[in-house]
This record gives sequence, structure tokens and C-alpha cells, in this order.
Amino acid sequence: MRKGVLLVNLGSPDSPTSKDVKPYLDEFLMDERVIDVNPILRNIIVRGIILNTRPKRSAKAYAKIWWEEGSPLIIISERFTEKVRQHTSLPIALGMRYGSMSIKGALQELKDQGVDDVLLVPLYPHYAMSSYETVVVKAMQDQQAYFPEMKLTTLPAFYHNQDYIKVLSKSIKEGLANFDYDHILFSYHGIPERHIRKSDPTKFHCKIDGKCCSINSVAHHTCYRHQCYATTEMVKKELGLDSEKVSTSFQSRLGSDPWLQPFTDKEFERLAEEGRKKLAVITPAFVSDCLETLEEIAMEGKEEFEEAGGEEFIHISCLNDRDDWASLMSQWITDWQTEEKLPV
Ligand SMILES: C=CC1=C(C)c2cc3[nH]c(cc4nc(cc5[nH]c(cc1n2)c(C)c5CCC(=O)O)C(CCC(=O)O)=C4C)c(C)c3C=C
Ligand SMILES: [Fe+2]
Ligand SMILES: [Fe+2]
Repeated sequence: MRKGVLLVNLGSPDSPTSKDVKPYLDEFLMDERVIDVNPILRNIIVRGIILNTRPKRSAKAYAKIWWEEGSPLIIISERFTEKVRQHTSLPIALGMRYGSMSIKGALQELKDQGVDDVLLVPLYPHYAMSSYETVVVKAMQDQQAYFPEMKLTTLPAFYHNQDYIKVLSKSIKEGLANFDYDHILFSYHGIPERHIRKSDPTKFHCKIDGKCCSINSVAHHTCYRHQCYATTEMVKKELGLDSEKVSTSFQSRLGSDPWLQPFTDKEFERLAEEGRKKLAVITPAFVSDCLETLEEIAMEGKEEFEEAGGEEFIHISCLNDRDDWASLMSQWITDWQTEEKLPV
């Protein structure tokens, strides 16, 4: 069998216009693992409500962060892929869960190079049904429908992998150089609390009561909240950070259901009001900078923090196409290529 690798990130609209944002959001939000209600209700919520107003608002936000070459998320993912290619001898394809650059197209690219044994790499450190799981399910569906001869192996969520933590910590240390911070906020993409309960294989462990995530359980393999806090704790330990000066929050909520708390925007206010005047924000749920980091945190978040009395604000970039990150990914790929070994 010939081995190859499929990297998958979330995807972006083709351009920062309502015309292109609407079909992208339609595909994204009609995903049953993102808006997880029955299909009739999902259709009403997404097509009858959200898509009437959101595309215009989102297009404006995308326009603020768009690069000459295109969407930051796409361009960064392409640069990262290119660097990984330089470090490995295997064919590597890049696909997106939503929008152009489909997973099916990327699998076809691999097939055209004679690949029939694929390592699937969802570009998310943490497991959530709306991110990691939907990539795996879509890739498996496409593989079974169009490439039945292919074997698919999935890279696990790497939120607690020691080498990943080292690379992330180094990027944070570099980002903090010359910044005499009062506080560091680890802001992760939020999800509805219901998603945590749905992903719990025991169906009773995850209570989202602030305690369950620190009690050892098989549920942690799929508990996004546990995994986010674990990443924060491991970075804190690696860098020897003072617990008093570090906290975790969840951003980008949508709709009126209960989402994971504390909310990042409320934390900006609270921290500023508590007198934490110099704030550094890290966004480890994303491996590439994107709308949620460049606009929601680095632009809107900074403004919210300053309006609440904060004085200095920095957003530390995601891992993007850092050499040490591309080289770590290449090492994981080589371990799988030579020994069928996967990172834990
Ligand atoms: C129910 C809604 C959403 C859930 C659940 C959700 C989970 C989730 N998302 C990411 C990563 C990204 N999301 C991005 C944008 C984005 N997310 C939602 C909604 C949910 N996400 C929307 C509607 C949008 C679009 C923009 C907007 O209108 O606000 C992005 C950025 C994409 C880009 O092009 O830059 C990323 C990345 C994760 C990791 C996650 C679950 C953990
Ligand atoms: Fe999202
Ligand atoms: Fe948990």
C-alpha cells in the first residue's frame, strides 16, 4: 500500500462578500454536528433566521481581516502544508471541511498519486463534535462513497501531547517577550454545553459543574471542556506560570442555548475592572489564525478590554506555519509512516 496524508482545517468563504459568505455559512451551520437539532428545526433556525442577517455581518468582519492572497485561515494552512511537505517524503494533501477545497478533492489528489493508505489529520488540538468529529465523519463518508479501496487512519486529538505543549509554550514565551503582563487569558472557541453531554460515552460523567473535568474518566477522550483546561494546565506547568495570573474562557457563542462559560468577552470586562491592565490572550483551539482570532480577539476583544479600563492588550498568534510546529507534524507523520505509531 502507498501511504499519504490528508490535512483538514475548517475552511473559509471564497471572498469576504455576503454572496460568498452565505453558501459557506449554509454548509457550515446545516452540519448536524454544529447545529444539532432535528433537520426541520435546523432548516428553520439556519435558513429561516440566521442566514437572513448573519452573512452581511460576517462578510464585514471577514473584510477586516482578509489578505490580498485570500482568507488567512486558507493561506496559513497552505503555507503550513508546504512546510510539512518539505520535511516528509509522503504525498500530503490539504482539504477543508466547508467551502471550496473539499475533502473529496484532496482524497482524489492523493489517489492520483497512487495513495491508498491515508493518515487523516484534523487540524484541531481538541475533540469536539462540531470540529474534530465532523471532519472525521465527513472524510469517512467520502472515503466509503468514492474511494472504497482506501484505508483511513485518524490522528488523535493532541491537546495534551508533550511535544505539542512544548511548541505551543515556546510560541507563547516568544509572544510574551517584552510584554510585562498582568494576566494571560487562554480563550478557546465555545460550544453549547449540550454538545459536551452528547459526546460523553458514559452519559453521566459530564455534568459541566466545574468538577467533573478534573475527575479521571473515559469521557475525557471526547470532553472538549476537559481537554481545553488540560492544555491550559500543561502550558502553565511548562512555562512555570503563576496560577493567579492565568485563566481560561470560551469565545464566539451563537444562539441562546447555554454555552461553555466563562465567556471571553465577559472576562475582558472582569479582568479590566479587577485592575489587570495588561492582558495577553492566547487562542489554542485554533492552529491557524482566522476570523475568530484576528477579528473577534485581536480587534474586537482589544476594544472591549480597553473600553472596560484595560490599557495594554496583545493577542499571541496561533502556531500557523511556525517551523517547529511544521517539524513536529512531520515527525508525527514519519512515526506513522515508519512504525504505524500515533502521538498520544
Ligand atoms: C453553533 C455554532 C458553532 C459551533 C458549535 C462552532 C464550533 C467550533 N468552531 C471552530 C472553529 C472555527 N469557527 C469559525 C467560524 C465560525 N464558527 C461559527 C459557529 C460555530 N462554531 C460561525 C457561524 C463561524 C463563521 C463566522 C461568523 O459568522 O462568526 C472559524 C473561522 C473560519 C475562518 O474562515 O476564519 C474557525 C476556525 C471550532 C474549533 C469549534 C469547536 C470547538
Ligand atoms: Fe466556529
Ligand atoms: Fe469533562
